[in-house]
Amino acid sequence: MELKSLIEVEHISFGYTREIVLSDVSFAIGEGEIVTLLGPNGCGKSTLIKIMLGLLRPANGDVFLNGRNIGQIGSRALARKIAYVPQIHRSSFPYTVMDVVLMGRIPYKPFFFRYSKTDQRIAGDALERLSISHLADRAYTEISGGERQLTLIARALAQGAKTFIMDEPASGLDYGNQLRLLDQIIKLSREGYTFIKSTHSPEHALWIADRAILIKNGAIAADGKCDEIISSENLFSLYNARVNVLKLTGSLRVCVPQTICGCAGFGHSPRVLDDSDSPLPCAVIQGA
Ligand SMILES: Nc1ncnc2c1ncn2[C@@H]1O[C@H](COP(=O)(O)OP(=O)(O)OP(=O)(O)O)[C@@H](O)[C@H]1O
Repeated sequence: MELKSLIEVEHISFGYTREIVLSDVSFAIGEGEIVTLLGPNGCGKSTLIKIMLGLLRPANGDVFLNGRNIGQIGSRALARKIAYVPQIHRSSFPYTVMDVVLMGRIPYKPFFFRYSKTDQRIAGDALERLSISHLADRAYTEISGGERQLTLIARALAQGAKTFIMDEPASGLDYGNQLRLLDQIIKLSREGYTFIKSTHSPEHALWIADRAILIKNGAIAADGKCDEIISSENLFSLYNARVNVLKLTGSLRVCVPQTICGCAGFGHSPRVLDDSDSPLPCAVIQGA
């Protein structure tokens, strides 16, 4: 089924200086999609995200939200449509976690305002959804990087926008919180939310995303279904790392390095496990 285009990125080129960072980048995102941007450090993911949010102006090209050029949408109106979870966020003022989450309600407020009971309830629900209600009264400057990341995701939820653009949202989260975040993304996507997120974990894309856009040297190297384009060849081309993409029973895929420190990795020769493989309790491997 053809998805209705929500965001269209058309022929974007950009450079901070004369050096080109993004070159003729085009794609469209459908409503309800989970799209992952993958690519090596410095390839231009954050820059592309900032252009999609209207925070940077491209040298060439345009970004459209529901057919309207985002340059013509006011920041408050845009914030009701798109929530941004940045890669790193510091605050020098010791707002409480609850204050930071309540800031998500500002796009709905007049110039002078007080938060209403409804705002408090929405912010409280967002904290609860991310399992961080216990942090509500803590100073944002005095919680861990991972807790700050969860707070920003709660703020994005409180913002009420149905599209999330997230720059490496799992970075800094412990393993359990990474999995809970992926779980939340899936649940929200089933409720009609759209996600565009960058990550350095191809597995996170394989586990939850519908689609991946691979970026190399500021240009799109591949764009398609994760199962089809997150392959050994493409990962080698992106990261110069030899990795096998293995399919476990069911549809789950995992990435396994071919070698670690010169030792042959498990993924070197995919095969069906037998009893002698007991240290690897991970079911039947079918080969990618
Ligand atoms: N404010 C800036 N001024 C000048 N150059 C910048 C600026 N921000 C980023 N760059 C450069 O633009 C290029 C793309 O950076 P960007 O942050 O978009 O990459 P990225 O793919 O998000 O990287 P990472 O995965 O490491 O976060 C890099 O070469 C970077 O050094």
